[in-house]
Amino acid sequence: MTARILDGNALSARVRGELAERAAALAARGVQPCLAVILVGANPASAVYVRNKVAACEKAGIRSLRFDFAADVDAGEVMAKIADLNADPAVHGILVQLPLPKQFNEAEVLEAIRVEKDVDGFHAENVGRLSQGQEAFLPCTPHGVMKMLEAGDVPVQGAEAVVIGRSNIVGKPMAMLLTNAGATVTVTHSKTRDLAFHTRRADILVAAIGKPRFVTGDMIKPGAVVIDVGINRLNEGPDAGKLCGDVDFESAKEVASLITPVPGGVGPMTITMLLANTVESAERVARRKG
Ligand SMILES: Nc1nc2c(c(=O)[nH]1)N[C@@H](CN(C=O)c1ccc(C(=O)N[C@@H](CCC(=O)O)C(=O)O)cc1)CN2
Repeated sequence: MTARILDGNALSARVRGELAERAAALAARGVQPCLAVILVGANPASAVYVRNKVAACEKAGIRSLRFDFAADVDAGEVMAKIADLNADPAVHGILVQLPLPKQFNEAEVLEAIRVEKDVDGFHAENVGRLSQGQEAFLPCTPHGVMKMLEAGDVPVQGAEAVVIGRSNIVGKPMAMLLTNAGATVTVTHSKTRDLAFHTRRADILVAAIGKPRFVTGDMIKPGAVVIDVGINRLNEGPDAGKLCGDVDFESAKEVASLITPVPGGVGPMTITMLLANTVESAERVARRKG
C-alpha cells in the first residue's frame, strides 16, 4: 500500500482564498482585519515564520504590524507594546512568536494578551475554554490538523488517536481537540515506555516530538492516518540542509493510508489558521459595531 498524501499547500490555498473574501467583505464595512506580530531575538526559524505570516496576511487582505525586539530587550518593553496593542481598537489579533529568549516568563507574556485578541489561542482562558469544549480561539497547528483530517474525510469519532508530544502549543491542545471530536486519545512523550506499543494501535497518529524521522514504518498500524507536525532541519548526512518531519516519510508511506508531508503539510495550515482566527476576531468586532 502507498499512502495518499494530504497536501497542506493545496488546502491552505483554498482556505486562504475564502478568508481573503471574508477580509474584503469586512474592509467594505470599514473593518480591515489587522494582526500584530511580535518577534524577539534573531532565531532564524522564527524569522522565517514571521516573514511568512506577514506575507500571508498581505496576500489575504489582512493588515499586519510587525514589531522586532533585540534578544536582550527588557521584558517590560515587550509587555508595554502588548498593552498598547491591547488598547488599539484597529488591532484584532496579537501574537508573540515563540520561543522567547530566556529572560522571559513565556506564560506571563501570553497571559498579557487580551483574550479577544489571542489569535494564537495560547491564553489560559482560551485553553480552559477549549478544554471544556466551549467556543475559543484554537491554537493554530492543532486546529490546522483537524481541518486536514476533515479535508481527508478521516473519521475521528470512535478512532484510536495517539499523539506523540505533550507541548502546550501542539500536543496538549491536539489531544483536547481530538477528544472533543470523539476520538479515544493517548498522549505519549519522551518518557513513555514502549512507545511503539502505543503508536501501533493508532488509527490516527500525530507526531509532534521534535526528533527528525523518529516514527518509522514499523511503528505504524497498517492503514493508519499519519499526521507529521515536526519541522526539523537536517545537519548531516546526504540530506543535510533539508527539512524533514518527525516521521520517516519513505517507510511510513508504505504502511499508512494517508500521510502529511514535510514541508507542505501541517506547516502551511498553521499560518492559514492564524489568518482564520484574525478574520474571525475582526468579524466579532464588526458584529458588535452592528
Ligand atoms: N506564536 C507562535 N509561535 C510558534 C508557533 C505558533 O503557532 N505560534 N508554531 C511554531 C512555528 N510556526 C508558527 O509560528 C510555524 C512553523 C512552520 C510553518 C511552515 O509553514 N513550515 C513550512 C516550511 C517552512 C520553512 O521553509 O522553514 C512547511 O512545513 O511546509 C509555519 C509556521 C513555533 N512557534
